[in-house]
Amino acid sequence: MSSVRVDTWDACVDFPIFDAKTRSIKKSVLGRAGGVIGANESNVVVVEALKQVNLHLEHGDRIGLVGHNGAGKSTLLRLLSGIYEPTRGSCSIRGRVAPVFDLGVGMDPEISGYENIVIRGMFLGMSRREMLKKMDDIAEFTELGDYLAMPLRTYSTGMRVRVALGVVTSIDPEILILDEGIGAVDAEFMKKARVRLEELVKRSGILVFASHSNEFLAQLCDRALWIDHGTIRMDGGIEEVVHAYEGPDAARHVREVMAEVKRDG
Ligand SMILES: Nc1ncnc2c1ncn2[C@@H]1O[C@H](COP(=O)(O)OP(=O)(O)OP(=O)(O)O)[C@@H](O)[C@H]1O
Repeated sequence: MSSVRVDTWDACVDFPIFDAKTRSIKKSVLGRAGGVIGANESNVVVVEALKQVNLHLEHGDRIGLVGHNGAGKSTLLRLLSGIYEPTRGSCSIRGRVAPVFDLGVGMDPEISGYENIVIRGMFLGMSRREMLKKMDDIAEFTELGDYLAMPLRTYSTGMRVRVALGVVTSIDPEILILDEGIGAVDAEFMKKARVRLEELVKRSGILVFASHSNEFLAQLCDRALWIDHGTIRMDGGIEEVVHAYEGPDAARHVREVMAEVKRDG
């Protein structure tokens, strides 16, 4: 387990935009939202989503990402998952990664909940046999009963999220990469899911989590990165980073949530 690591060295991710209206983009633009728009050496318009990111994560790191819309958080998660290769610089990932971006990915509406549980688990790197072993536990967690034998297309959105959360929280990743989008279930179920999510985070070696919810960040992470126009603007404790990014009220809220988490053990 101790060899689990993620490193990036001066990693950049550019998205070339071949159909952009070049004439209306005169020079590099730094807007309030989104990454820097520039041009590459072939004069093609590019969005510089990440610029020279140096990040070194090891076993036990629980990192939350904060930052404005289009700052580069999702792009960084995809880089750390090995989904994107850096355009320049390098990235090395040692350990089994479970990227959890869109809870619906890997689900088939025409097959049953049971079958979807197996498929979704395999999508996250588990074997069929491992998933069958976990089936009773996942089925009980979802509280969907006989619905699990019905095709997924007969489920409501919240029922689908229950299936997806059941699978995600039953796997054993070494590196867990979470994007938000896990908030679509009713409050009662979310309470239950949160406990399993916390257990999952404890079992995994490294967690990287992007969220606009400071409450969630404070519950799951102990360090934060402020991503700003594709760069790491600040790296520190959650309270300190949220204070710099959002101000004293948000930081106080983080402190309260962290105290609560500590109290509840
Ligand atoms: N597939 C893509 N093609 C072109 N540009 C992209 C692509 N994905 C992201 N971008 C651009 O990269 C920049 C960073 O986007 P990213 O999705 O990483 O931001 P984010 O911090 O996750 O934002 P949000 O909080 O709004 O989800 C943005 O300017 C976005 O327009």
